[in-house]
Amino acid sequence: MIPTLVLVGRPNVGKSTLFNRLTKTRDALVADLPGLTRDRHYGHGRMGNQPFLVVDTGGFEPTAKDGIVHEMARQAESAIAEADVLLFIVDGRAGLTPQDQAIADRLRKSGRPLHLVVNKAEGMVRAMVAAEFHEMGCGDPLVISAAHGDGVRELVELALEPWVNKVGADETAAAGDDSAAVAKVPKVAIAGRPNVGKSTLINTLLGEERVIAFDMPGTTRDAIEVPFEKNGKHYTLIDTAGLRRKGRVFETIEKFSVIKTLQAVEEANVVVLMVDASQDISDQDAHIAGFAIEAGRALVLAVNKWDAVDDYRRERVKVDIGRKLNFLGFARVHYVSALKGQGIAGILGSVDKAWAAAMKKMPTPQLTRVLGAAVQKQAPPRHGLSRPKLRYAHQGGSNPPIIVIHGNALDHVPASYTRYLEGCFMEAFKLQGTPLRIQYKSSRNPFADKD
Ligand SMILES: Nc1nc2c(ncn2[C@@H]2O[C@H](COP(=O)(O)OP(=O)(O)OP(=O)(O)O)[C@@H](O)[C@H]2O)c(=O)[nH]1
Ligand SMILES: Nc1nc2c(ncn2[C@@H]2O[C@H](COP(=O)(O)OP(=O)(O)OP(=O)(O)O)[C@@H](O)[C@H]2O)c(=O)[nH]1
Repeated sequence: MIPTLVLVGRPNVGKSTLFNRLTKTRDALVADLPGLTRDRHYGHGRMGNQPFLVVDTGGFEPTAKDGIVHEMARQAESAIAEADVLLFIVDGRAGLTPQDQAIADRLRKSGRPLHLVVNKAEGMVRAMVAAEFHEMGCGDPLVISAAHGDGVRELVELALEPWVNKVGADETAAAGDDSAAVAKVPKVAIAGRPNVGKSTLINTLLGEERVIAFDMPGTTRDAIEVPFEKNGKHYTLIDTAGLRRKGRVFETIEKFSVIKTLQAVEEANVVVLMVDASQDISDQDAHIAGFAIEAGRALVLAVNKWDAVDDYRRERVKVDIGRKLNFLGFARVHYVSALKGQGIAGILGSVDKAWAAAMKKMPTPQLTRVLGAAVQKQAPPRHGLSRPKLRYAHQGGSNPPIIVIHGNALDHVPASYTRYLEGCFMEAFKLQGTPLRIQYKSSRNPFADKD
């Protein structure tokens, strides 16, 4: 399961600055999609081949009793409880405050692995800064500057140490899997905000079907995988909230958890994003969708409770989706009723197609041909005196498909042109259902691109 780093600290210590730094590398992979707004509190990070989640709890006031601050504290509490690693940020310039001490006590009680991070320490003597904060009893302080990036890499390495050896093993397994990829059983996550009908869909999917094996969730910290079979095809359902079998039906044993949802999305090959037709599309729907795209997951959109809405509402929902989730243009949409079992076969059909698209093999000659045709139809715009030269393309990965384009002066290809190319590749290779990543690799020779 993907590790989650949770940033905690009083207001103004630099949590957002650190959050941005930790999530920046991953963001850079996603061509900026119109309409996609990022959640400022939940993000992806990556160190080498190890992905991780970062959660910024905002200003944490453990003593607040009511109001918005209390609500934030409540959310922070649940993030703390679910953290794999807590990063407790303090301000090296302000020095130790009583509020820091109160937070430290609270964090130690959680029993989660904890690292004390002293921020804003650029230009300061590390040993001296560390000495002051040692007395907090949170172990050796890590001295960093989030604004300048000093010590951030070491911080992440230390925080992720328990996962790093495991990564090596996972990676070999993943590389080995690749050849038999399409035969592999897809992992499917059903994601969506509270009350959209996820449990109902799971029950409709699993209820009467043969569940091949089902482990009772002993430790809820690990992803629970439920293998099932439908119409002779095998799938593995990644649970987002801790499923428990109660008689013939499944029920979720935990309330909605953003972190569990995001972990399941990361773990899955295909995400079924569920929204509620009786409600307008919300920021939270858009954030979950955006997160799935950043993770590169294949995606199917299920608009649920279609039975409960009239024609007027149906039209309105379609317009709303087109407007607020327009960056999901690559995904197939199904209007369904999880409760009545209507449209469910369609969802699985699209899961199959999205998975096949996500694992598509694209040979270099074909890719290069499609690239050539695309450039011939519309050349990339000039940048200053040079025009980017796109020479050939090869496939750099699957789920999501990564297309690596080689050439010269590729640093200045605009995002709009990248989206144009994405469209060309999508169409040529029939990649509907999966996002696509394009990466550019410029040749080093500065004279090669004169034209
Ligand atoms: N000198 C210095 N300033 C920093 C550093 N990191 C953050 N800051 C500054 O500290 C201030 C607060 O940073 P934020 O990242 O907004 O802090 P925060 O903890 O997210 O604050 P809240 O959103 O109020 O919880 C900003 O003015 C930052 O520019 C650093 O490494 N060095
Ligand atoms: N009319 C109608 N109601 C539905 C449908 N699917 C689910 N519901 C109802 O919506 C409510 C929420 O359904 P759940 O399946 O519990 O939703 P959930 O997304 O699992 O909710 P959380 O566990 O809170 O995340 C229940 O009252 C369901 O009966 C549907 O297709 N049509």
